[in-house]
This record gives sequence, C-alpha cells and structure tokens, in this order.
Amino acid sequence: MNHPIVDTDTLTHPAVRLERVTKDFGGGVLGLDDVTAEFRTGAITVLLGLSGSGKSTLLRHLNGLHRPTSGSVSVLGQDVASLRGRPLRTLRREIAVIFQHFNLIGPMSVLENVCTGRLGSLVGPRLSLMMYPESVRRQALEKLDRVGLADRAYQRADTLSGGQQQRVAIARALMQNPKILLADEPVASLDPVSAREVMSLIQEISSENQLTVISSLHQVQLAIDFADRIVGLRSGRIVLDQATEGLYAEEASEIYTSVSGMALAGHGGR
Ligand SMILES: Nc1ncnc2c1ncn2[C@@H]1O[C@H](COP(=O)(O)OP(=O)(O)OP(=O)(O)O)[C@@H](O)[C@H]1O
Repeated sequence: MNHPIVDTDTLTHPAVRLERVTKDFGGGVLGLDDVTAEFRTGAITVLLGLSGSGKSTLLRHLNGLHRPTSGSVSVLGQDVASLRGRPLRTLRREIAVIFQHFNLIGPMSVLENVCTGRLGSLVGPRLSLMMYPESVRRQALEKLDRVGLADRAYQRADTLSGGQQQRVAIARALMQNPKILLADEPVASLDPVSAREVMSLIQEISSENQLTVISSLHQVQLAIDFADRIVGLRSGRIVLDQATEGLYAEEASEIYTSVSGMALAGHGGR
C-alpha cells in the first residue's frame, strides 16, 4: 500500500498558535497586548510595524526566550511556556533563527560557521573543523552549495559581503533541519539587491522544505513580494492581518499607514 508523501495532518494544523498572549514588561510597557494569531505550516508570514511595536517580542515567545504574562503559545503542538530544560532544547532544535547582524564568528571559516548549526545535537566542544564528524562537514558543504556559496567554504566568514554572510547564516540554520525559521529583520543591514536575493532564497527554501517562516521586516514591498501573509503590529496589538496574494504595490503605503497609525512622509503625513 502506498503511503502519502505529504503529512496532511501537519499541513492542516498551524505550526504556531498564539492565544490571547499578553507580555507585560512592567512600568506600563506591554510588549504584546492580547495577541491571537495562527501561522500556517509552510507559509511565510512577515511581521510589519514600527520600532517598538512588538515584532521581536512576538518572535521571542516562539522559542521560549520570553514567556507570556497571560495567554498561551503553542509551537508544533507544544505549549512553549510549560517547557523547561531538555524538552525546551529539543523544541528549539526544530526552530532556527537568523538575525539582522548574521551572528557569524568572523575569524572562523565559512564551513566552520555552518557546522556550528549542528552544535545543539553534538556532544562535547567543537573548536575546529576537524573535530566535526565527516558526515557533518559533508552536510555543511551541501547546505553551502544550496545557498550558492560552496566555493567560499574555506574563506574567513568576515571577508564575505553582508548578503553572502546572511546566506551563510541561512546555511547554518538549515543544518538543524528546522521546521520553523524565525528571521528577525534578516535584510535590515543589506543593500536592496542583496535584500531581494536573501528573501528569494528564504522563499525557495520554505517551499522546498515546507518550512514555516515568520520574519520581521521594515520593507512593505519585500513583504508583498515574498510573503504569503502580512501581520501588522502596533503597540503590541495586531492591527492588520492580510494575505499578500493580489495585493498591489500601490496599496503598500496604505498598509504601512494601518500599521504605523500615520501616513508615510510624502503621502500626506500629519
Ligand atoms: N526585555 C524587555 N524589557 C522591557 N521592555 C522590553 C523588553 N523587550 C522589549 N521591550 C519593550 O517592548 C516593546 C516592543 O519591543 P520589540 O523589541 O518587540 O519591538 P520591535 O517591533 O521588535 O522593534 P524593532 O523594529 O526596533 O526591533 C517596546 O516598547 C520595548 O521597549
């Protein structure tokens, strides 16, 4: 009997669900304010919003770096806030994170940096390339090849351009074989061409691996071009939740108006 290749149960259930999540940082600051949202398996969702609107706070709830003051966060069917120790580490292996500043170890080779993506599942310190099992080094080379940088494997990471460094960070993330990729302003430090290349790579990888991507961004146009859905935050609340299909460039500034609560400069700002 043939078994289905795609796990339909996984596809129909959201990878992530937040239910009435509030994060009170004290002093009257609500990082999140009664947020309810679902993030579908294999979809790319972009979080938009002004600085301080709660995008990073939301992302940090998904891998247990923040715990909600009230409400619940379910990731891959698990209640994140109830996890500690090993079960939390196990869940975190399913969740890769990439950052604005790439977080590579500059003096180390590109290949060594990619190998560190497997550190969570290896026992003992791995300080040099030769200390990684051959299978890990081979896998790292494959991931580098996937992001188009196999020819840079033995170069120091800090000699690469910003766009290339982010692609190395994506290769490192892929070493976890993650189910979820959290991207905290992944292209904020890049020029517009490199930014599009990185977003395009994330889109391809998401579709190849049914990878659920949740990314904060500041560029509405990139969100429209590369995401399935936009979630807008303002003062910790969701003020917009919209599929990008059929959304046109002219609507971009309108979206930002809803997210920021003010019109963009040059578009009738008050
Ligand atoms: N650890 C913390 N302690 C106290 N307040 C915090 C903490 N982390 C975030 N905040 C506050 O919560 C609110 C949301 O911050 P957050 O970093 O999530 O915003 P953001 O949308 O990611 O901003 P940016 O685009 O600048 O990264 C802000 O008012 C911020 O000052």
